[in-house]
Order: sequence, then structure tokens, then C-alpha cells
Amino acid sequence: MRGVLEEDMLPSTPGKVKIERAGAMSRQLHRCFASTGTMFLWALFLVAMTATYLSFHSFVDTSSRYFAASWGGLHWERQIRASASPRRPPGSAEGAGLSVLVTGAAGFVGTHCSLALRKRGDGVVGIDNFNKYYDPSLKKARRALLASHGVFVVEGDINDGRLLAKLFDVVPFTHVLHLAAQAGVRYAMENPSSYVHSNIAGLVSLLEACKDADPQPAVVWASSSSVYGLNDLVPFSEAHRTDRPASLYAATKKAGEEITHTYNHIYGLSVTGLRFFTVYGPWGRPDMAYFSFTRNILQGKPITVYRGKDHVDLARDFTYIDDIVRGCLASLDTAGRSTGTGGKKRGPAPYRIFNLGNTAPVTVPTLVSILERYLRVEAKKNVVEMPGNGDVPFTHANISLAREQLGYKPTTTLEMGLKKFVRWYLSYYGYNRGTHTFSNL
Ligand SMILES: O=C(O)[C@H]1O[C@H](OP(=O)(O)OP(=O)(O)OC[C@H]2O[C@@H](n3ccc(=O)[nH]c3=O)[C@H](O)[C@@H]2O)[C@H](O)[C@@H](O)[C@@H]1O
Repeated sequence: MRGVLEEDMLPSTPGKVKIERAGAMSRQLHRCFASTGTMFLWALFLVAMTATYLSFHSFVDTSSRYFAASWGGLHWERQIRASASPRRPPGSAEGAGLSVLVTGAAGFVGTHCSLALRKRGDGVVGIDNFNKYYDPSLKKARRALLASHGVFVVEGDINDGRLLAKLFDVVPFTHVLHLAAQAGVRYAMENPSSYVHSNIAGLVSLLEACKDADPQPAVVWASSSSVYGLNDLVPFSEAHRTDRPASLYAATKKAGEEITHTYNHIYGLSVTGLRFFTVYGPWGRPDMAYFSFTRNILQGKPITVYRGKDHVDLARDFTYIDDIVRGCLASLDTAGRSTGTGGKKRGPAPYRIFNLGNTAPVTVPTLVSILERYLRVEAKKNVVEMPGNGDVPFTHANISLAREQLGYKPTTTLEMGLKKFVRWYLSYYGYNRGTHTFSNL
């Protein structure tokens, strides 16, 4: 048996129902659209409804973005433009001035480079996500320092493609100095995904924005001495093997070198990768040994000093921040143009990699004894064998290539650099206000 609904739908005589239904429909249509005037009104009504829907949708979209994000709006755009404008005097010997987007601007190297650029009259806009890998109040203090020199730092993540696209919309940046990263060699065992998030996904997101930008900026970015991994030829040269990383951190930096190469090859982005060697100095990173040793020594807490196999001391080619800043600025100045526009390559663009080290390695126990001298406190040392946590026994940079092509010439010994660091540390953390005086600094 067929159901009632089914019976209603099937004609008793094929063809009959069509005629009847067609007649009924035309009567209905006639009623609805009795005149062309009514049809016009209906059309007008539909257009108005569609327009209302679309504008409401775009209002919701835009306002939700502004409520959710700390960026956007006319005032924000004005701040970005002002910060990005070079302020070199017209006709100055250095030329028109760069307009640089600095990622990780509230970080250690980012802050120093942003200040140096601003001081010589370049335009700088920073971006930083102020994550909690180490004390965010130090990052906020660096941001305040930058603000006092007219450098605006956007709070945002390099994984936010819409934010990056907006920044490039507002400013035709000539250069990107990409320093945002998840740093630290040993922390990669605790939180591996943070390295993939910042050093791989974040890097790709940034390069996508750079290749889409018109004009495309030249990109200078921070790789790491850790890419040399298990290489034991010294001093480390750019021509040596870098396919045996010892930590996930190093592996993400090495991946970054390969990823930037593809963007150079496919899209004509000018790329310079800088392999930094254990950078230290004022406003530095609290997770690094020289910084945490200083804190613990002053607080009377023990420090752990790692030692290599067969009781061999570990050594690092510690490089002072001012030398690194000079290397970064020279890289920006000599970068050469990206050749693509709107994601299309127009010709080959430079792809460079440089070691930026001090080329004078110092052992970790020597680092400790310099700090003890400046702090006038003997450290409580726990000497333990280096755990298998991604560390390498020594680093030592060959800097001939950077010297030749960038004019890079580090001038600060660890002794001199630590003196400046300790002076800053004592003042920043208020040690000089009490009864302590450090007249030796
Ligand atoms: O050159 C680089 O590419 C890297 O330099 C540093 O990494 P690292 O050299 O390991 O710097 P520290 O963490 O300050 O360690 C310096 C030395 O002190 C040793 N150390 C560290 C911590 C500790 O508690 N005890 C200790 O003896 C380490 O084994 C190492 O030999 C940075 O943390 C990385 O972000 C950077 O990429």
C-alpha cells in the first residue's frame, strides 16, 4: 500500500497533472506579480535584504577581530606608520633609511637591534608575543625602553597571518629582521612543540607574508651555532656539515635554513641567515648560563657546571651583544633586494649564511670565575657530567666570511662584556641601592 503523500504525488493519467499544475502555478504567479511594478518592488526588497545581510556580516567580522585582537584601527595604523618612518636627514651619507619589521623585538637581540636601527635613523616596527618562556616583565621593560626611543612593538604572534598581512598593508617594509623564536637548547626536551610552533610554523607564516608583500622585503634572520651539532672540525666554518644536529632546537634552526632556501629559490626572497654563537650582555636572557649563574651566585644558591667526557671543560664562543648588533645591521645594509612581486619570482635573489661569533672560545669554569670576581662572591659549584640533553662540548666560529662580506669584526672579550653585563644586572635588579657597592665595575 502506498502512503497518502505518495499517492498525492503520482498522477493517475500521465501528463494530466502537469497541465493542471501548470495552470494553478500560473494563476498563483499572476496573483503574486500582478504587475511589473510589483515585480520591481520585490527585486528591490531582495537587493536590500542581501545588502543588509552582507554589511551586518562584515560588521560582526571586523568588530569581533578588533575585540579579540589588540591590533587594528586608525590610531594603531598611525602608530605603525610613524614608527616605521625613517628619520635620517635628507641627503645623509647612509642614504634614505630602511624601514624594518623586527620580529621578537622585545627579546634580547631584538631590543638591541631595534634601538641601534632607530638611533641611526631607520624606521622600526616590532612584533612580539610576550610569551612566558622567561619572565615577561623583562620583556615589558624592554618594550618600555623601545617606546621611549619611538619604537612601537605590536603584541602579536608571527603565526597570525592576518596580522602580518595587515602590517605589510600599512607599511612597505624594506627589510624584515626575524629574531622571534623559541630559544634554548635544553628546554626542547621539556616542550618540543613550542619549537615547532615558533621556529617552523611561525617561520613559514612569516615567509608567506614576505613573499606576498609588494614590494617584497629582504629577510635577515637568526639561525644558530647549534646547527653544527656533532661537527668536530674547528673552527666551525659555513662550509662544514650541518646535517647532524644534537638537539631538537638545532634541528628546527637547520630546518629554518632549508625552508628559507626554498622561499629564496621559488619566490626570489633575499635571505640572510646568521648563525649566532652564545650571545650575552645587558638586557640578556635569564635562561642562559651567564645570567642564571649571576642570579644564583648573588642569592647564595648553588650553580650546576656541566663538564664533558674525561673531565674536559665545556667551552663556548661567547659573543657580546654589541658585536652581534653590528653584524645584524651590516647584514641588513648589504642584503640585496628581493626580486619577486606578489608571490612571483622575477629573477635570482641573494641567499647568504654567516657565522657571527667571537672566534675566541672560553670554558664554562672560566666564565664562572670572571663572574665571581665581579660579584665578589664565591660560587657554590656543583660540577656534573654533561647530561645527554642536546648540549655540545664546544663551539668556535670561523668568521672569515662575515669579515669579508659584512666587515664584521668583534671587539669585545668575555672579560669586558661580562663587566658590562654585571653592571647592568646590579642596576636593573636594584643591588646598588642598598649597602652593596661594586666599585670594581
Ligand atoms: O650559540 C647558540 O646557537 C645558542 O647559544 C645558547 O645556547 P648555549 O650555548 O647552550 O648557552 P647557555 O645555555 O648559556 O650555556 C652555555 C654553556 O654553559 C653550560 N651550562 C648551562 C647551564 C647550566 O646550568 N650549567 C652549565 O654548565 C652549557 O652546557 C654550555 O656549555 C642559546 O641559549 C641558544 O638559544 C643559542 O642558539
